[in-house]
Amino acid sequence: HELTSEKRVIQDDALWHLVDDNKTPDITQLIKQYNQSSNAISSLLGRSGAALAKLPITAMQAGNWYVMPVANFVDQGHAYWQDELGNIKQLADFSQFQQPQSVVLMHGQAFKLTLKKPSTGNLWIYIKAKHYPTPAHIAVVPESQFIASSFVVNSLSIVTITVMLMLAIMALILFIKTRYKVAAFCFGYVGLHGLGWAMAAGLGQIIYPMSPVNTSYAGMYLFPFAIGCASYFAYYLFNFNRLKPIKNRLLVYYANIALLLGVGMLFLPFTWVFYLSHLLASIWVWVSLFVGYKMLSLQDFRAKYFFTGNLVYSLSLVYYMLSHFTAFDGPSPELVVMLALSIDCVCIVMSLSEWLRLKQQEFNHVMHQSRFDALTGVGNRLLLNEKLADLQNKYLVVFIDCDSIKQLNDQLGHAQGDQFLIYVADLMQQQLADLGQVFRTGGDEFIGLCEVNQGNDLVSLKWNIEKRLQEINIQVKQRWPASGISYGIATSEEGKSASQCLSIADSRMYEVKSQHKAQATSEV
Ligand SMILES: Nc1nc2c(ncn2[C@@H]2O[C@H](COP(=O)(O)OP(=O)(O)OP(=O)(O)O)[C@@H](O)[C@H]2O)c(=O)[nH]1
Repeated sequence: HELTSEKRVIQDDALWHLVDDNKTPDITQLIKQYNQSSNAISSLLGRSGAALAKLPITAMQAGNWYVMPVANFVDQGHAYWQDELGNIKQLADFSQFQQPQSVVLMHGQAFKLTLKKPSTGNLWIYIKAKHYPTPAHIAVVPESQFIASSFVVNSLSIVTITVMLMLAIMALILFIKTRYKVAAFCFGYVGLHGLGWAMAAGLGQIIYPMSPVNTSYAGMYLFPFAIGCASYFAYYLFNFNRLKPIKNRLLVYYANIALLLGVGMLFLPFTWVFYLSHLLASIWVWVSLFVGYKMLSLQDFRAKYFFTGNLVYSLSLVYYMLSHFTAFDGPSPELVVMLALSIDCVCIVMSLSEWLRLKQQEFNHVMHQSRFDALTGVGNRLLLNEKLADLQNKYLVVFIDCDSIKQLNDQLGHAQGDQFLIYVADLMQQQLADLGQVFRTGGDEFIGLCEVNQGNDLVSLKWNIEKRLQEINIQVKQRWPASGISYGIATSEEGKSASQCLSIADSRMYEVKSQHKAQATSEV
């Protein structure tokens, strides 16, 4: 392999010799043993264990290159240089438990190859892993290219992981504040994916190089729990928990299977873990797209985010699988999936915010329904009680009862009686708008509540209100001459409490009503 100023990728076909990995290897011995051997296996893909590769290298000029054994998971990695004379010296130890030689995320463990003069020799690479999920190829990159590409890969990895973890923290805060399960599962969905990818990308090794276990495997173990949370999240997002039919529990069954498998996987060999996690993910892709599509067709407003996010993620998985089966040689498949996943996480948190918006709307609706009268739109007794409890200044209350509505109902019909009540309520709201508020407390009973403010005192307020009530009475009588309103006013200075004021106003209203009745009888 001639090293030039171009990147060189040495495919894993017929590159690796599987070697005995039971004991700590003496690699110099291994190198001597395999120096003449030509029985390399076709590929490391899907295997596990230790393997040795011999790369005959020629460099026409001196230079610095970075060698990247791309194998996704590496427990042990050693590189040796054998010069033309057959002398062997160790070049690098890029094992998982070593301080990384260079910070490259996304399984990009790399070491530097410095050739001080034009050289020919053999580069020997020994790797050991629990599973090789990709064709374990070796890339040799000139230093300048390596620096540029590791800057891009590291930056994108850090940004996407940060986005996912920040979104997870947002969801956690929402859960702490609201106690809604959907927010808790959103936290699990986004957070476990973010954490899993951070580990898979090698961040665990960089942050905690002394870890007794290889943290890059951790992502695969976290994955089933992330899928379990995702499935529960969809279940609560679309409020399937409120619907009865059994099929709506499918998401719960899937979530529980994923969570159980997650626990079971802790006791399985890593190859199993790898395949089971990918199986769960493949099924989840279809489940999520199906649920998203179904909800979209039902015009559920949350579905557009859920569906879009999962579609982007699914497409990235197709890209990932195509590049893994080497049918299509796309660059950085893991990075593409991680970028897509961070977009998915943004969409997921947006669908959560839509869910919370709906909850807020429902809450506002219930609040309104419980405090406002459906017929007239004015406040009801519950709202009146709340306002009475909140009073700070002097105030007055007006007790209003409509006259002869029974008769109006009997003669003109109930609908006309309703119109009458609506008309009276509207008039009172208009007339008292700048002074206070009106409440419907019974069939044809209303209460007005006016608080003294900087612009008026109790006397002027009472005078003002009386004038306006008379005006209301005149206007009502213009449309329904046999009806009208009777009212009584009481101020906070007349009673010790609001209820005492109300009963004073009530009895004053009855006096007025009696007069109205007497007047009506004499007119007859
Ligand atoms: N159309 C209509 N009538 C109602 C409504 N709520 C209560 N009423 C009627 O209002 C009347 C209230 O009773 P009263 O206060 O004794 O009736 P009234 O004819 O106004 O008698 P006075 O108050 O003594 O003048 C009842 O006949 C109820 O049917 C309503 O929402 N719509």
